[in-house]
Amino acid sequence: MAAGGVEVSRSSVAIDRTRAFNSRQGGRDGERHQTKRPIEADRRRRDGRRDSPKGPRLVSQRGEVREEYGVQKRRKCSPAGWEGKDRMVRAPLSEKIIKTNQFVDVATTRKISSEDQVGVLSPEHVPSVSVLPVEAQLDVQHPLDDLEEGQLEDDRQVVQAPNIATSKWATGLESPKDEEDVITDVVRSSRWNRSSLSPESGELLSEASEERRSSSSGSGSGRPISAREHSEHELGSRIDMDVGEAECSPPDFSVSEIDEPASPDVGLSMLAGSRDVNEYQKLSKINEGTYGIVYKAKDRKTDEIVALKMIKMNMEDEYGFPLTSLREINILLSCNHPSIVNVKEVVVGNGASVFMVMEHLEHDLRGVMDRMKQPFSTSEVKCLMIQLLEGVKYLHSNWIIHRDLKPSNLLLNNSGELKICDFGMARQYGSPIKPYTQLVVTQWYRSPELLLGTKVYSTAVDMWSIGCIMAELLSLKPLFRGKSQNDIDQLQQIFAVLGTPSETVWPGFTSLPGAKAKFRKQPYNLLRKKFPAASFTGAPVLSELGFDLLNRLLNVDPEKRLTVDEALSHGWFNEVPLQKSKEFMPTFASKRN
Ligand SMILES: Nc1ncnc2c1ncn2[C@@H]1O[C@H](COP(=O)(O)OP(=O)(O)OP(=O)(O)O)[C@@H](O)[C@H]1O
Repeated sequence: MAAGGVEVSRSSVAIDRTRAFNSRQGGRDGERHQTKRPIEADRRRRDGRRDSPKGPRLVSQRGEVREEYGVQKRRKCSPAGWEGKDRMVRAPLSEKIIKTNQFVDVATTRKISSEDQVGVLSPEHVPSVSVLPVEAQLDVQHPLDDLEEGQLEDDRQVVQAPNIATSKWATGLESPKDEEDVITDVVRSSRWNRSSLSPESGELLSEASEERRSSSSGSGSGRPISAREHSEHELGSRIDMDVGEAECSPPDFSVSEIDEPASPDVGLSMLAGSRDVNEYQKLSKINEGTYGIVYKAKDRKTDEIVALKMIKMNMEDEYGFPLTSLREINILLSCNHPSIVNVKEVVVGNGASVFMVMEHLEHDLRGVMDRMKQPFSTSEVKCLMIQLLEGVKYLHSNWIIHRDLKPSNLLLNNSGELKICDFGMARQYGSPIKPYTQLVVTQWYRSPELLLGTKVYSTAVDMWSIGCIMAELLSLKPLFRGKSQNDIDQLQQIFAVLGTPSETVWPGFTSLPGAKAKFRKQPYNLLRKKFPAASFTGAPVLSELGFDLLNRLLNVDPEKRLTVDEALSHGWFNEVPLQKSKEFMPTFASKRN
């Protein structure tokens, strides 16, 4: 959309949205379902596109829907300043918005009262930055205002968003080298005692570094896959993630017991003040991923059971400390939502090892689904989906794209609570403004636009993954199981079910780099066959509304794909059977100790 296409109405939507967010923060019952449409949705409406079916939100007899997600827990250090006062009203950037003068539209059309103050803030507003009075801020011109459409195509024309320029990390970045210098400064000067975290530390990772990390395990087509994922792909069947869990219960959580890396130069000053890992007693190894080894442990003082993720140091990296981990820690320490895993603190080991201390959940959805004989019931799927969507809503509202949503990154406890983990690929979007790496999202959950090599993408990539997860919750099987590291095969699998897109179905499709491949023509959407309304074949049964939600989440065109707000207000969640209350969710025997 041309820059001139956004105007007062968008501003008011942003402000309304702000109010809705603030109301939710206040925790009034049911308000999460009355959220104003996000900007993107508003744009769609004005474009005459069909909205998701809506209806009055019913409240479960068991009161689940009334849960106050807005109630804030103890506030942690928040570099994003999400609850900040006296700040500029801004709306999240979307793939479209980054080409426009969104900020100015919002900022200049209305002066805000304290009532209007934002719950959703741009990541550039870090607490450490002295904040201008609101009126002064409203006059600030966003550098993107002068950015023409198409400029983003050029990697060299990266425009630094104002946060970098105005933050305490500001050094007048001009080149990738400068960015790397800043990373060093950030790593060296930051502390993880929750006093001075900054999202920029993660953001400043140059694209080159990011790509390097993303492809570090040799995956040319996606996020580096872990040994487990690799096996899943290779063997064509999933391996229960708990299988590899090691029995180990030594009395001490001495880092020498674990495969601790030699001391890299990671600028350890950032850890000054952090507690020692020996405050925790190691109980068992839960899992090993690409970026860390996760242990179950016990707080020696409180007996609380926690999960410790040991950050794998990257010895090939100039800084030793993986910046994906820095990003993960920063984002997770900033997040505060019941559907996002809670990071309590960061502790250090004897050498240079660093551990993230998280709340412990007994399972992840991958492990659970691998052990289930029967799929989740409709009301159970609704319970899980709503929790997932609420968590993602929180992220997207706070400018964060997770970029790796999949069942193994969704933790589940025996109280029916679902929590999103693994923020190694997450990033706050909008800063710096430039095309993001395409090497994100594990292949089976990766959206068509990513698979086709789009350079600019947004929150819709998470929504696609959510569609894949919903299908999997209903059937226990991954919906699109492309061959390992084969984007074309993954796309073929998608198109075989949803139909091969055309320029009519997905405007812009043919200009994507990967669209030149010869895909088998499949003119129909066959998704309904996989999820019929009534089944004699054992296929998962899905009502008309349920199918509508799934089909819209899996829209190949990211512009038409449901936003998280649209998904949350979809009529399926109001239809009987209503979502099951968490306390009635099934429990699962733990394979972990
Ligand atoms: N807080 C937690 N409580 C219990 N188990 C956890 C917790 N966090 C992570 N896990 C387990 O450890 C696994 C790996 O964690 P995580 O995804 O954070 O590591 P990773 O190295 O980033 O993995 P990946 O290779 O998927 O990127 C998860 O799939 C989950 O099974």
